[in-house]
Amino acid sequence: METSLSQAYTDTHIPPHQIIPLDFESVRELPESHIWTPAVEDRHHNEREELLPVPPVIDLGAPDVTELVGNACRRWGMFQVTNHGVPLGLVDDVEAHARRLFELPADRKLKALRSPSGATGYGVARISPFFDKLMWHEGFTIMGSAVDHAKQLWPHRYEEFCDVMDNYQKKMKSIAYKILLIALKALGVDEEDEEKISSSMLYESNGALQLNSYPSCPNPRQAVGLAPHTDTQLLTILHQNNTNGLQIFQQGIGWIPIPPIPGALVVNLGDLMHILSNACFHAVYHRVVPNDTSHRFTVGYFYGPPIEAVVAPLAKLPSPRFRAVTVKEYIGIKNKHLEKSLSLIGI
Ligand SMILES: C=C1C[C@]23C[C@H]1CC[C@H]2[C@@]12CCC[C@@](C)(C(=O)O1)[C@H]2[C@@H]3C(=O)O
Ligand SMILES: O=C(O)CCC(=O)C(=O)O
Ligand SMILES: [Fe+2]
Repeated sequence: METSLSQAYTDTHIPPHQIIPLDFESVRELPESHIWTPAVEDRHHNEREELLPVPPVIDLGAPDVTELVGNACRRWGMFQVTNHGVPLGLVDDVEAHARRLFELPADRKLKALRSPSGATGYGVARISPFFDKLMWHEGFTIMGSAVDHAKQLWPHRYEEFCDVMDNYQKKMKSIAYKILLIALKALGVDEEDEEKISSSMLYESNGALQLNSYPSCPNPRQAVGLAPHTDTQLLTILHQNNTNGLQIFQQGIGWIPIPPIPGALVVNLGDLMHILSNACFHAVYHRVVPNDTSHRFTVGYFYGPPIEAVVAPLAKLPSPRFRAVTVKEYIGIKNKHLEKSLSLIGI
């Protein structure tokens, strides 16, 4: 299980110089490589921000949780959850270890650089090659155990990091599964259907953990933290430290900030959920904008079926809009075509 998701990425080869993030500590101004022009409009909030509609915050223990989750998935493709059962101490530990990693000097972090055909380790975001300019961001990707890269960073003290990441992934996997079952129920999947789907893909899962760092930025209006994208897997569970930056795009409204709420986790739907739900639910288009005062850290858990599993619109939903794909095949399409991927498998 550990390596299987990373195997879906071995076909793309990215030269090492395109994987190395900027040494943010060493710069006082935006380098040309990081200036996005024209500066993206409407990125910092307009005065009408209080009037903007926002995705709901859902108490996972609420009696009408299925309806609440279903509505949020149809309307937004995103919501925040409270009462999720993940101990806050564990979330704090993960954040502290992410901070400790990114605060290492650049030459130490490069010891754990992602390899050209690899998926895990330190580096720029996977989607970077699709954009001319670089992002104000550095990431660290874990699939299964983090031990190999952690040893490169801390040859003598890697165990605590690995234990915390393992525990967090276990917790994330179980709440992601719970949320998936609620979402399926909201789609009208009953227990019998569930057995059919689950035998093929849903009880077995695959996950990845992504630590993200967005240092404070000398000229945030001309920089991009993480370029707009949808996530690929079924769903993502995101912890954000107390620093703003995440925004989602809504047709007819524009970019809407998703403020961090202490103790809450952000859930967003990815492309595979869009396919499975036959576009009843939406993969949410989102981005991160930097700021000039504080350092944003986030931890994302990406949850999906094993890479050999076939994903197709649920049989009970009328007129399928997508052809069936294996997870591996879809990741391959996305690695080549990014945003066009969903339309490429449309029927
Ligand atoms: C399991 C995943 C999900 C990945 C790829 C792989 C590990 C890292 C994830 C991210 C994290 C940052 C945004 C994104 C778009 C990226 O560039 O890397 C994500 C991507 C995806 O959702 O496709
Ligand atoms: O850091 C964030 O707020 C968003 C991260 C994200 O979109 C991702 O890791 O896919
Ligand atoms: Fe994302």
